[in-house]
Amino acid sequence: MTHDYGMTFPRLRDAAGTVWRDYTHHAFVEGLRDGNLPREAFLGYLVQDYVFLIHFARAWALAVTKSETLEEMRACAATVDALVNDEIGLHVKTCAAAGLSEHDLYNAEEHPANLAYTRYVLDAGHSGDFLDLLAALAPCVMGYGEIGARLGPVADDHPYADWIRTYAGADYQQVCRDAGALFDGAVTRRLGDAPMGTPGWTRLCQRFTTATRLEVSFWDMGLSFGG
Ligand SMILES: Cc1ncc(C[n+]2csc(CCO)c2C)c(N)n1
Repeated sequence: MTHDYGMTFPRLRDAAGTVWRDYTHHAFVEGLRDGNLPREAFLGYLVQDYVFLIHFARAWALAVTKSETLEEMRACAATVDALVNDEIGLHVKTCAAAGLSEHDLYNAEEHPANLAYTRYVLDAGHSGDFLDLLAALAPCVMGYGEIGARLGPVADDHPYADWIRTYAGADYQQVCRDAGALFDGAVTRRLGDAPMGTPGWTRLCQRFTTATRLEVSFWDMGLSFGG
């Protein structure tokens, strides 16, 4: 499947092997698709995901400081803005309808799977460079893009219509194409026109694959809230 998310992403996805499908076709995702995902699983996931987005915003802010060009800075700063001012709104709205305040969300105790994933990404950035960080961020951005494109469009009465439409929509698909272009440009700048086979490339593949495994664990965590 290709959605024009650039050249780098499909190469890393193919290098990740079966774990990519484990992530994008996880039982939690299939439950979202057919509407049979228990509501408690979805809400438990959303509460954790609220905290996840806060740490992801921190990781994109770290990418601002690791940027080497103004163009990279602008793209990463725009993502921080979108995360803290827009994306998180879906979580707040859906949880408010279930009686959870934003205070509850902000103070939710992080599940170990959540903690492992976000701190792994932050450490990829702290211990590495801009590319290490982007490789750890990419499965999140592109994976939800692929999932959204596969699950949408949906009928108004679908129980998870809001969630699916967020990621299936034209705006989010454009975010993925922009992220793909950012990633391609960053790779060319640092690893050249033939990045595959360079030592830096092997490291990117490892970062990407590990972050993808952590996405699988995040869905597992979501199902565990289903009772
Ligand atoms: C576990 C988990 N993985 C991915 C996303 C999707 N997502 C997280 S941040 C962001 C914007 C750019 O980084 C997007 C699309 C999520 N919400 N939760």
